[in-house]
Amino acid sequence: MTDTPQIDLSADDFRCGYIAIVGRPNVGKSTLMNALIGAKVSITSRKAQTTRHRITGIQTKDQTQFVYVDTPGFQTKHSNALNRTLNRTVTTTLTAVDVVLYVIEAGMFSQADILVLELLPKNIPCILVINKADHIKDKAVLMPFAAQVASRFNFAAIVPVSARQGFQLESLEAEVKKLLPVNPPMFAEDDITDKSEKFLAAEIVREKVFRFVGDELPYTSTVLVEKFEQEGNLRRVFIAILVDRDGHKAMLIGKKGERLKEISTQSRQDMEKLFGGPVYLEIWVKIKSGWADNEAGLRAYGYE
Ligand SMILES: Nc1nc2c(ncn2[C@@H]2O[C@H](COP(=O)(O)OP(=O)(O)OP(=O)(O)O)[C@@H](O)[C@H]2O)c(=O)[nH]1
Repeated sequence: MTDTPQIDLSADDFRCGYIAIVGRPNVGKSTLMNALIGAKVSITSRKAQTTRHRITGIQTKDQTQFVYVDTPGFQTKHSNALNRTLNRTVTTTLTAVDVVLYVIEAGMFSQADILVLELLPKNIPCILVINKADHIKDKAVLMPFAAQVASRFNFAAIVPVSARQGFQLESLEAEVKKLLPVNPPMFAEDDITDKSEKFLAAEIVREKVFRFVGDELPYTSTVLVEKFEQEGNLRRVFIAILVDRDGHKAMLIGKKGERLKEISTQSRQDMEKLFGGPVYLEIWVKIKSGWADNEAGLRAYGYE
């Protein structure tokens, strides 16, 4: 058997595809994704945003590119929010991926898990991932538990793992790999990953800005990290959103500053999750009229 560490991106048998990680809150989805992609935690780059998915992580190894994507709707903390509209979003997202990882907690199968299970697509391979297997001392009890859950859905594979301890993650990856289509890689190995935290901070804010005011705000607006400091585990991030006009500024700030507050809060929460520590975030909206046409101005902002 040949097992070269070198990745040949042009190999004929290269596999690449989208993977969604779904499950009720608290089953360990984020922990699992972080464990699967290792240190290469990453979010979308400008290029990746042009795809129909929000990419949360990419791992390129073993002649395979695993592209993990977000599934809005499943992220909700409240199961009652899984209403019909939301279900439609979920269903659409899930039919556009190649593999779904349905995550549950070892020894626990609740109504909330069933709600998510009912949304699983029938025409796409779904893997039953039984996380937190480290909680179960007697692994023999996992078998009947797995069988009970598997009787409700036709899973392509069943893999008990411990995201926290890194137990059986290779087995899970091997199962995923088998189900991914033979495709050349969509992204260069380091296209999305290995970005600096400063870059990622700007990407997070950019994403929130577009989520909240996407269609209304012209593309000329931009997000700049003016200062990024780290002191121990704490990051202090100072960001300026540059817009062309007063009207755009008002749009971003919203009534009584509500919109900007929401953008800030959500951005900070995402950064804390991504960087694994507390974040102090300040966002200012500034008018820099004509900045995009002004070469000297661009240089000052590092856009050489
Ligand atoms: N013992 C154990 N705990 C785990 C494991 N994986 C995750 N956890 C813990 O479970 C809790 C929830 O993990 P998250 O990764 O935040 O879960 P999530 O599904 O992303 O949660 P939401 O963001 O609320 O949907 C955290 O306290 C984790 O440390 C595991 O394999 N074993």
